[in-house]
Amino acid sequence: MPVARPAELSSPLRAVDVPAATEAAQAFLRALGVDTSAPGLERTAERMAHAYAELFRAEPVTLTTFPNDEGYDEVVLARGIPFRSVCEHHLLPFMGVAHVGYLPGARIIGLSKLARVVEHLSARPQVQERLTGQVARVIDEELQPQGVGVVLDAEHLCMSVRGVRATGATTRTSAMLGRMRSDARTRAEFLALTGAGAA
Ligand SMILES: Nc1nc2c(ncn2[C@@H]2O[C@H](COP(=O)(O)OP(=O)(O)OP(=O)(O)O)[C@@H](O)[C@H]2O)c(=O)[nH]1
Ligand SMILES: [Zn+2]
Repeated sequence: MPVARPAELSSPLRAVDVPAATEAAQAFLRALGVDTSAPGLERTAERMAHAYAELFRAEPVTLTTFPNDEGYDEVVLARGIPFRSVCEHHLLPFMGVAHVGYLPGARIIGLSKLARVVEHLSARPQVQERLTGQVARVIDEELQPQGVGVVLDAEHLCMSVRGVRATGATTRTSAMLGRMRSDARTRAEFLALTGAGAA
């Protein structure tokens, strides 16, 4: 039976207007003192518009699930999923890896879908904490497993190339739902499998 799609899988962004974004980027660059007619920069504003449009382009995702016929009752973990998103404060990228796991109930999910959820929810202005929670909630709603665990480890360019310039510093966030949250053994097993260490 089809399950209602979680609201979070609908992108909050409106359609991209590339000409308007290009014009705005042109004005933005000029205001920053950049000569946009200099050789090599004539098309920079347009490239900026396309680059951000690409960062915000969310591919539709359908979370295919299958009956758990084997009765598999251990943690399933997709580890080291590379992702990139954009911080909503500075519109600079943050990127790293996601570890997404669940403890199956009646159904299992196509493994690629765990990475697709991360990719989909990354394609909007984000903060890492919200992205982490959204990934966990979408999988929980769609699959209704016994538990979900998500760990994100990311470098924020707004923190490494500007501002405090803490180059190499990474931020780790986690979201645990169901038995991954309430059952210490399951939680510890999940964290051990991710390599994120004990809780
Ligand atoms: N919690 C959280 N903070 C973030 C994330 N991405 C960026 N930030 C932070 O958002 C904060 C915005 O702080 P502000 O003081 O308004 O901005 P700012 O003057 O540019 O701050 P600095 O980066 O310290 O120079 C900064 O501390 C960023 O490091 C995120 O995903 N989660
Ligand atoms: Zn930022």
